[in-house]
Amino acid sequence: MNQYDLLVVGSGPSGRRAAIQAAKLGKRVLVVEQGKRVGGVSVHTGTIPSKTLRETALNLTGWRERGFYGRAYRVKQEISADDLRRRLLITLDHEVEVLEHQFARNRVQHLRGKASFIDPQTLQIVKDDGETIRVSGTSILLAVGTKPFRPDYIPFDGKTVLDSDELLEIEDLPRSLAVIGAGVIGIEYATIFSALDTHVTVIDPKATMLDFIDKEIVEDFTYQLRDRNMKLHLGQKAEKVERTPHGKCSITLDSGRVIICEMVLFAAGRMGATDTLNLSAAGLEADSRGRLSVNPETFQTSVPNIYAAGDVVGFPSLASTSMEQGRIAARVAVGAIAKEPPKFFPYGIYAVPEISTCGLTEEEVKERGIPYECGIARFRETSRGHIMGLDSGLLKLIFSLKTRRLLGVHIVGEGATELVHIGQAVLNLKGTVEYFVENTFNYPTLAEAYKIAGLDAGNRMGELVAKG
Ligand SMILES: Cc1cc2nc3c(=O)[nH]c(=O)nc-3n(C[C@H](O)[C@H](O)[C@H](O)COP(=O)(O)OP(=O)(O)OC[C@H]3O[C@@H](n4cnc5c(N)ncnc54)[C@H](O)[C@@H]3O)c2cc1C
Ligand SMILES: NC(=O)c1ccc[n+]([C@@H]2O[C@H](COP(=O)([O-])OP(=O)(O)OC[C@H]3O[C@@H](n4cnc5c(N)ncnc54)[C@H](O)[C@@H]3O)[C@@H](O)[C@H]2O)c1
Repeated sequence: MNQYDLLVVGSGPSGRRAAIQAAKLGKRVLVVEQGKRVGGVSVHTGTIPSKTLRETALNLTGWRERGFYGRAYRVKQEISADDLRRRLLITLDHEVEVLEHQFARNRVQHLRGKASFIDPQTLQIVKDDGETIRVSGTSILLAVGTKPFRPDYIPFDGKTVLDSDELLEIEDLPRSLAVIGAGVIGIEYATIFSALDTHVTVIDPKATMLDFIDKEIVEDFTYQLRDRNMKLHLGQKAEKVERTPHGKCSITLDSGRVIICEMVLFAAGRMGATDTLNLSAAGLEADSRGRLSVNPETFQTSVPNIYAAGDVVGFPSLASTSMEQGRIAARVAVGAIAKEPPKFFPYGIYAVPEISTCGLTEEEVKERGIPYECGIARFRETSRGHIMGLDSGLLKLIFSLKTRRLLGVHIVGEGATELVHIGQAVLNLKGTVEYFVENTFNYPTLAEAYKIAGLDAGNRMGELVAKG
C-alpha cells in the first residue's frame, strides 16, 4: 500500500521532527531521502560536521589552554586532515544510528531515493538502481533544505577551490586559506582554520559582516580576529579566481589587490534544493534562490495539502528553528493543535570565539525609539574566567528603562552558545533587571557574568529612576 497520511521529502532537522511528530499522533508516515544515509545537510555536511571539526581543532591545538601557556602551545604538534576526520566519522555514525532508531521505534518508514511531483498528492521516487515507484500522501512536507551556491565564475575543482560540503573531504590542511563570503558559514570555517594556525583571509563585497548581530559584539569579535592576524578584506569583491601554475590559487579583488593562497573556500550563500522537484506539476513555484514561500504560522504553501519547512523556506535557516517548523507543519497537516513558538529564539555562531544572541540588538532598540540601558560584563572579571585563563569574552544585556524588562542578550566568548539560554528564558518569561540583581548564581561560573551585567545596568537604571 503506497498511500500515506504524510509524505516527507528530506530527513534533515525539519523532516525528521515532522515525521516523528506525525507518527506520535498515530499517522502513517514515509520519509524519502536521496542521500546515502538519513540526517540531511545538518548531519552530513552542515551543523554537526562543522561543530565536530571545531571541537576537534580546539582540543588538538590546545586552544582553550593558550591563555595560560601562550600562543605557541599545542596538544598535538602536527595536526592532519585525518586527525580532524576521525572524530567526525564517529560522531556522524552515532547521529545516524540515533536517528534510524528513532524512526524505527516510532514506525516511521524511510526510503532512499529522489522524489519529484507527479501531481499535488503523488510523488515519483527514483531509487539508486533506477527503479521508480509512486507514493501518495494526504499531505506532503517539503523538507529538502539547500545546497551551496556555486556560480559559474568560480573554478571549483573539489581540491583547491571548494564549497563548504567539499571542505570536509580535504586531504591536507592548507597553510593559507582565502574564504569568499563573510556569512555565518564563511566566518565559522575561517576562524576554525585560523585556530589551526592556517593563515586566513576573508573577502566579502559587503563593508560589514554579521549585520544581524549587535554591533558592539561584532566589533569585539573583529578585534580578536585581527589580533590573531586574520586578514579581513570587507567591501571588496573577488572578481577572478584562478589556479596558478605552482599549484596555488590567485584571487583578484575589484580593488586591484591580488591574494595568493593554497586553498579557496567559496561560501557565499545557499540555494533551496527545489530544482529537481518538478514543482510545476504540483502548482508550485520557487523564487530565484530556489526557496518556497509559506504561511509563517502553518508552513502551508499556496497548495493547501503541501507544506514546506526548514532552510527551503529561508530565514533563519537554522537546524534549531527548522526542527520546530517541521513539528508545527506536521501538527497542522494532520489536524492537531499547533501553538506558535515563543517570540525569541537564540542564534549561535560557532566561530572561534563563539557568538550568541537572543532578542533585540542595541541598533534595533534605538530604531524603535525605546529608552534603554545596557549592562556589560567581561569574562575576565569573573573568577571562572580567571580559572580558565580567559582574557576575552563579553556579555551584554539590554533593558527597557520604562518596563525594566530584558530586551536582548548578546555574548561573544567561550560558552556563549550555552550561556545565551539563561537570557532567552528571562526574555520569553518577560523578566526584568531585578531577576539578575536579586538571584544568586553558582560561583565560580561564567553565568555569573549575567549577575555582573545585571548589576551594572541596574546601578545606572536605579539612579535614573531616583532622579526621575
Ligand atoms: C556548514 C554549515 C554549518 C551549519 N551550522 C549550523 C549550526 O551550528 N546551528 C544551526 O542551527 N544550524 C546550522 N546550519 C544550518 C542547518 O544545517 C540547517 O538549518 C538545517 O540542516 C536545515 O534543515 P532542513 O530540515 O531544511 O534539511 P537539510 O538538513 O537541509 O536536509 C535536507 C535533506 O533533503 C534531501 N533532499 C533534497 N531534495 C530531495 C529530493 N528531491 N528527494 C529526496 N530527498 C531530498 C537532501 O538530500 C537532504 O538530506 C549549518 C549549515 C551549514 C551548511
Ligand atoms: N551557526 C549557525 O547557526 C550556522 C552556521 C552556518 C550556517 N548557518 C546557516 O546557513 C545559511 C547559509 O550561510 P552562508 O554563510 O552561506 O550564507 P549567508 O547568506 O549568511 O552569507 C553569505 C555571505 O556571502 C556574501 N556574498 C554574497 N554573494 C557573494 C559573492 N558573489 N561573492 C562573495 N561574497 C558574496 C554576502 O555578502 C554574505 O556576507 C545561513 O542562513 C545560516 O543561517 C547557520
